[in-house]
Amino acid sequence: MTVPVVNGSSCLSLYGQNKDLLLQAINFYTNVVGFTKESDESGTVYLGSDESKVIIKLEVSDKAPSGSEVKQITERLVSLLGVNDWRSIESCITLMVKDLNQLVVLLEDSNYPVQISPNELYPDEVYTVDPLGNVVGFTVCFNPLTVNPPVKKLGPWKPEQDSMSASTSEFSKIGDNGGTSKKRRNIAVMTSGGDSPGMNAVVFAVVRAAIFRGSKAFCVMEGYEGLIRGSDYIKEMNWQDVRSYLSEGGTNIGTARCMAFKERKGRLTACKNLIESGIDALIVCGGDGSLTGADLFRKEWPSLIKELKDTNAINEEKYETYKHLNICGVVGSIDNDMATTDATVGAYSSLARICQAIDYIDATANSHSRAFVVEVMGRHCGWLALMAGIATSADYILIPEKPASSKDWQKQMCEIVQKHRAKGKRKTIVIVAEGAITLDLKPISSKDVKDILVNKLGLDTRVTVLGHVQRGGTAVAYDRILGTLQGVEAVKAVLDCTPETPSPLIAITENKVVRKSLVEAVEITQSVATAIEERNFEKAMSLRETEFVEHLNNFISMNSANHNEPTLPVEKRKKIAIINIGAPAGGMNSAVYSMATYCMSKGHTPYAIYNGFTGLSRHESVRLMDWLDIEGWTSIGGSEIGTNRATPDETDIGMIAYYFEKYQFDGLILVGGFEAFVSLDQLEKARSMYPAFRIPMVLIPATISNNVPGTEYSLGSDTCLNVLMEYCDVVKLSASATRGRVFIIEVQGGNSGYIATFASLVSGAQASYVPEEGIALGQLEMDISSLKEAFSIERGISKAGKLILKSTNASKVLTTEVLADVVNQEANGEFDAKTAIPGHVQQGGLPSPIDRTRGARFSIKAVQYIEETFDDIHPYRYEMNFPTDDKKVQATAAVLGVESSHLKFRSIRKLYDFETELTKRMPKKISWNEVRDIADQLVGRTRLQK
Ligand SMILES: Nc1ncnc2c1ncn2[C@@H]1O[C@H](COP(=O)(O)OP(=O)(O)OP(=O)(O)O)[C@@H](O)[C@H]1O
Ligand SMILES: O=P(O)(O)OC[C@H]1O[C@](O)(CO)[C@@H](O)[C@@H]1O
Ligand SMILES: [Mg+2]
Repeated sequence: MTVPVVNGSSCLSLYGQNKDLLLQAINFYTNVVGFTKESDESGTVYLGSDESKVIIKLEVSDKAPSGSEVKQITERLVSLLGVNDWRSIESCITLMVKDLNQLVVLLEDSNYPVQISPNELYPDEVYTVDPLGNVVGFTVCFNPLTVNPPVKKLGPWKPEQDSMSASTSEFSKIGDNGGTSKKRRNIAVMTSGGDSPGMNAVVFAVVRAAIFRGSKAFCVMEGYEGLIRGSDYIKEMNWQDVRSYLSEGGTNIGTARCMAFKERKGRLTACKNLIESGIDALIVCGGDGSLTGADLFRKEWPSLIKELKDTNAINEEKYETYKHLNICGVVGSIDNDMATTDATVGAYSSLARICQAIDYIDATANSHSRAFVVEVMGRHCGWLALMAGIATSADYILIPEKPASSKDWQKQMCEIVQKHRAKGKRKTIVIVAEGAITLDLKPISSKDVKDILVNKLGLDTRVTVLGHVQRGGTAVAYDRILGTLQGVEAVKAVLDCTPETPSPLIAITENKVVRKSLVEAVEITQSVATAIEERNFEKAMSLRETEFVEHLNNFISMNSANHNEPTLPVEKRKKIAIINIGAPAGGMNSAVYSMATYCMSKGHTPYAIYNGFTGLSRHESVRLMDWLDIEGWTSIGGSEIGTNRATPDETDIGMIAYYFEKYQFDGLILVGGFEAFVSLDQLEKARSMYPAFRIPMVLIPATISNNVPGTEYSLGSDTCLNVLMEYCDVVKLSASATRGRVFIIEVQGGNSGYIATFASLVSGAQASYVPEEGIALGQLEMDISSLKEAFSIERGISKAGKLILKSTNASKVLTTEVLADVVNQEANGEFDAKTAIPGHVQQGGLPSPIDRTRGARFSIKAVQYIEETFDDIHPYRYEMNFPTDDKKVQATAAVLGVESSHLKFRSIRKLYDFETELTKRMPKKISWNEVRDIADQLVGRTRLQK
């Protein structure tokens, strides 16, 4: 063999940073495959075969995939090659070849057991594990990760074309094992039970994640009904089929309540249809009923399939292939009644509709001084009624989980309503869950409630039954995120499943998407229903999520504020100061309202410090909080007590200490963003100087930027995300109508790309640029070339509007306008780019229900923390030697944050000193990197790694 002049594309290059691996590879390809070997003066080795004319160049090079690229490749390999643990793939080398087919033929002819797996999403790639166990990727592209999969691979879009399978047919002879292998599955998704906003996001994510991982995606239309009807009801889906799903309400693949599936006969037919369609993994998205059905189907599967074999409905081979049902549950329901998950997909969208309606009703109720009975959905569950009660500070709620005798609920409701009225409240809102019952399980209707309010209190009362309005409309940001992340996780789960793995249910705990056991979730859910039937309400409540019980207790406390005997003995009652710091954020008012009313119910005295530290140091802006004054604050945006960015050091910390001393505050709760974080640090440090600050101090993070260290979630970011998402939906609509247009949307968030990342996930943007990554020219070039390809393919046929989201601080040079100019120039008249800048609209108007209810929960936790830690610091209040290094004392100045699946109080000292990038005003670690990856994967964007 003569060593050729190497010019990248004419030969096959094997890069690797690991010399040993390369040596092993050289040995393998020379000794096993039979290539000849030559080296040049630089030590670069060339391998090749005269017959095949394939040349391999091996060099130790930095161009090898980076660590995260290797991870990406190997994760792909997990599904392609069925390697169970990607960490077992020590390294992956990528070979660039000119002609993939030629290489495949060569390797196949080598008579050695080289297993070749095509990548369905990237038909220009194949993978092998060579006999040495090395994973080797072959690609015709320079860098396998720079391929833009959907656009590049799909070819001209035609509505009826199954472009994914068309584009992979080239490799159908390699590695094709009929779709039944554990490595490449035929994954079907279905929606069942009542539709819920966000189900479309689940379907979108399942379809794209399945295709991305090299599997085929199918949809079962019309829920279990479609499973029983089979054939056309089980449809293969391609990448483009689900394009617009994210922003659409309901479920586009249909749902049903199917009686036939409750019968064994129906399930037997369903079993046969699944097998006939070649489905080997089923993801069911539905409520408690649907997942009970799924669990039953799982349990019965062995007997169903055996019956099919025994009756010759299927042959032995099929029996062997489909012996184990690979099923996974994703909870989609507005009711939020499934055990072991904090939220079901759709519940928060429904809650948003309810709160919006009650906000409207509030105005008319107040005008006429009327009472309104609002009936909300929830056949067996009071979650919607309870959360709406908190989010709108309703006077009374009736839910199935906490029934009372007819006499008791009537008496209690009248007492509370009367007390609220006596304090001057002009309106009354009572929320009744559809499934509300008395102790003896008799339904309580909204009319029953109205009659009591009219007859016993003489109130002018109206009833509003919200009905299906609650289930309609598009999904709120939370449900799009939850649906998407859970859909992706469900695909990963079914790909990971072995016959021994228990069927998973994809759940969320606090902020973390997790896999739980489907069987267990169904069992607990059923035992709640049984306990209610048996009138064992205590047991039913104990089986409920702890968060539900916490919310209920909070509602009861806030509701009895300032008109019942406070629950704490006099000596335990505290004076608690409340302050807002930083820019306004949704949920600030709800937080202040909740902590104040909770304080009142306990016997603490809540003080508001108006207008931040500036207000305090300049104007002694301390006011006692009055129940009637703050009534209704939960539903208001902005900050009623005023907020600004000044920290104690920037105003007059001595003066602040003076006023703290003067009012003898026992505790402080700050609600705000990064400036509040800095303020807390300053106050903690000043404790040695000023005894007035030797009190428990808690920060509740509230900022749309979500950049407070110690938490993955800040109040206000959900409100912001929803406003931005709605804005993006509208702009996308305009872009779609215009056809050839991309909007560059400028997003706030300081140096944090959180909002831009999540907004891009929920709006299906083509790309997002964030400060953490900047805008690399190479990335921009790739993104523009994707746009060019997409527009050239889609022009006139489809109506895909394109969005690019850019954080204001993503680049100093590439401003939003410059980006649009660059895109316009590159587009060369083929399409155009416009800018859209939502600006301060992103701070939000009405706070979202999530920010309202989380505001309430966090605030009450903060007050409780002050109660609990007061004794840890109080002994040092006037001590000469203040123990500045005492960890327990330090912990009394804390940030309340969400970390993964936990709510935690973290000491400001630790966070500020070790976990903060001060110059950037950012936490050192961000929690949402994976979301960026998912957002990109699901729109087919390839991101350059730094
Ligand atoms: N015990 C069961 N056995 C078999 N299938 C069931 C069972 N329970 C429910 N299903 C199936 O699931 C479908 C949906 O159930 P259901 O009507 O209870 O709604 P859901 O999934 O709980 O949703 P939601 O309550 O949010 O509307 C039923 O129509 C039936 O096909
Ligand atoms: O739309 P349908 O079938 O009448 O169902 C209404 C029921 O569905 C649910 O909304 C759940 O989706 C229940 O809360 C409600 O009782
Ligand atoms: Mg249900």
